[in-house]
Amino acid sequence: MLSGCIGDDFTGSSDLANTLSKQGMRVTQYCGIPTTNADPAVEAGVVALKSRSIPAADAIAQSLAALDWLHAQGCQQFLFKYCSTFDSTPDGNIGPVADALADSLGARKVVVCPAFPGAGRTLYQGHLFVQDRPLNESGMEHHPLNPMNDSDIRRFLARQTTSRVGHVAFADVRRGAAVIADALTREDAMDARLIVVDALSDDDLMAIGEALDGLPLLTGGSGIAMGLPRNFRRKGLLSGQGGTWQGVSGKAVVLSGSCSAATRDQIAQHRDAGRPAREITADDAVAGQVDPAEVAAWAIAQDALPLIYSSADPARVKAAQQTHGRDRVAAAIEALFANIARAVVAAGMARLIVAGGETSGAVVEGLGLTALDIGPEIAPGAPALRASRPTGDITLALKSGNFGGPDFFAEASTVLRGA
Ligand SMILES: Nc1ncnc2c1ncn2[C@@H]1O[C@H](COP(=O)(O)OP(=O)(O)OP(=O)(O)O)[C@@H](O)[C@H]1O
Ligand SMILES: O=C(O)[C@@H](O)C(=O)CO
Repeated sequence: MLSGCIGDDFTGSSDLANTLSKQGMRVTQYCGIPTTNADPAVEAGVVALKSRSIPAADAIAQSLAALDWLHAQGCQQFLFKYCSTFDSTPDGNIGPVADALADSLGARKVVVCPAFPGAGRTLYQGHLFVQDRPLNESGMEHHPLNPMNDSDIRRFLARQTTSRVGHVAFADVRRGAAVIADALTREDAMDARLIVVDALSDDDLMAIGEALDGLPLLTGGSGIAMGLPRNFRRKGLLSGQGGTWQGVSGKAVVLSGSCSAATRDQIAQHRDAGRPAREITADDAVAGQVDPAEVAAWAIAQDALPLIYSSADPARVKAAQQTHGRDRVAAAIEALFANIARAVVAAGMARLIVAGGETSGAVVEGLGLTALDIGPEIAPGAPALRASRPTGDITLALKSGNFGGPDFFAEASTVLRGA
């Protein structure tokens, strides 16, 4: 294994796995920290954690344990993947985890670059944009778990870290890999360890990737990985053999706990197309009034693609959180989706489309999946996945909240079936 990656949620990890796979690496996504060694054919291993919204001390402990395992697999370079909208709170977890990984590796010049231009996330003068809006006006200010109220990533990160935060601005980035490498050395000489790097396009990310060749640790969204496979290829370290992903033909279901704007549009499109949809309210989830087996029976009885969702608009989310408490309602809904996932698979569903990072983590953990093979891309940042199971393989799409076009659910259902 050459590239050792730690993702702070499950959808983000599949986004990163997709990028590395498209750039020609043989990738496996691990669900949590594996207890056995990796297949020696794997060139990039992505350990998916559910550490984005947990206490910082727990996120650090899990990330360091993942780092140990990746180290033991022989990795030469390590990548900490977080969200392209920098989802975190002033207490963490991005800064504390990046600091802990850097301490453990003795790493300096640690790049911080959430940019993902393919999904509309760009970083300019240290400020993060989603399409044409600054992060704090993009809808992310309403996120149920980590409302993002500051687009200045340098300022926001400085609240999470004891390290000095540096910056390589676009004026340097546009001049290519050698200038970027010099700028990182300049920031390092000024004692900045975490260095925010601007990026507006895939070309910028390729140049940044080239400048990062040989550095032990980098952090960012999936975009920061774009230029890395080329560094390994230049040294003749890649086999050039792709994976062996195949679709499955069983029935499909959509599970959505994501309250992001793109997911709510996808739900509206699904309903407008007259496809079956079943809403689970926060009140019913908290009261334990939903029977997963009954919901699964409803889903399996549908002819068209069924959708089971708790997704709600910001006003309803806020009301539910005020009534029940934010963590309690999230925990109840995630536990319910884990149980529904078990019930739908037991009922014979073989293709699962899951919307939302926390929701995906709950579903994958609920199903006890340990590793996922990476298949074709469904939409930018969202690949098809396949999990081996003794009782029959399943295919999955783990969609980040704000990814995918309006008809993502139907498109994913087709791709998961394969050729
Ligand atoms: N109706 C609701 N009321 C309150 N909270 C909800 C409701 N529905 C879902 N949630 C919670 O909101 C959170 C949504 O997070 P999740 O990561 O699944 O989606 P997302 O933030 O859109 O996705 P991503 O992190 O990939 O961008 C989950 O913890 C979920 O349990
Ligand atoms: O980077 C992103 O936007 C996604 O991969 C993600 O992490 C959303 O949960």
